Amino acid sequence: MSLQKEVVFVTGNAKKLEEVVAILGSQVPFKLINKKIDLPELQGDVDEVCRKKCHEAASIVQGPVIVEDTCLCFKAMGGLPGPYIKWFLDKIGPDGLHKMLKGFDDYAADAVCTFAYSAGPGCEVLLFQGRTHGQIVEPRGSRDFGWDPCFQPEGYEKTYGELEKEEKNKISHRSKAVQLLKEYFVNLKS
Ligand SMILES: O=c1[nH]c(=O)c2ncn([C@@H]3O[C@H](COP(=O)(O)OP(=O)(O)OP(=O)(O)O)[C@@H](O)[C@H]3O)c2[nH]1
Ligand SMILES: [Mg+2]
Repeated sequence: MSLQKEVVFVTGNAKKLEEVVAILGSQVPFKLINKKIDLPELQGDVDEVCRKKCHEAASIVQGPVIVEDTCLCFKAMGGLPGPYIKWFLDKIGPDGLHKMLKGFDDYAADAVCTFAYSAGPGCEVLLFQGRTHGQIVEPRGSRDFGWDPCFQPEGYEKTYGELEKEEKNKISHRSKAVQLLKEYFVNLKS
């Protein structure tokens, strides 16, 4: 694969894009272009949501695309809200997410990031997933990005919202998934 291969990252979320660009750094075997489109998300488990999002993106872009879907899965709720976290967050915010779990008294959660890549319309969709285990806590720290202030990764005393951006990007669900995506493209090249 040529170093100049262009892949379009279709996302309506500027914060995601910012993190992906920071994590990827300059040593990437493709050129990432962003298209800001809020794709329709059909219901299903995260793999299904991602595959459908990716098909939709490839048919709009008519070329190689990456999409990403982020889930926040509460153990006490059998993995929900999962891919529907955006709507919960919009309505009740990070404080509400913590309150939701009070009745269960189990605050364990997984942050899951799934990238889907397709070389173009009609092509196979490949998935790359990263997962970080943690706890849902009373919000602390920056409210810059989604549920960051109420997610405390395992082994840390700070929430994602309190960690420096570089620290979050070293251990996050997103960085693990980006790493797999990067490895795929590096291996394609060699
Ligand atoms: O605190 C956070 N730390 C993160 O690391 C993170 N990653 C995503 N999110 C939020 O979780 C929902 C996912 O929904 P989502 O994957 O459909 O994203 P989206 O609709 O905003 O963008 P996209 O689908 O156009 O790419 C949205 O509310 C995002 O803002 C995060 N919040
Ligand atoms: Mg979305």
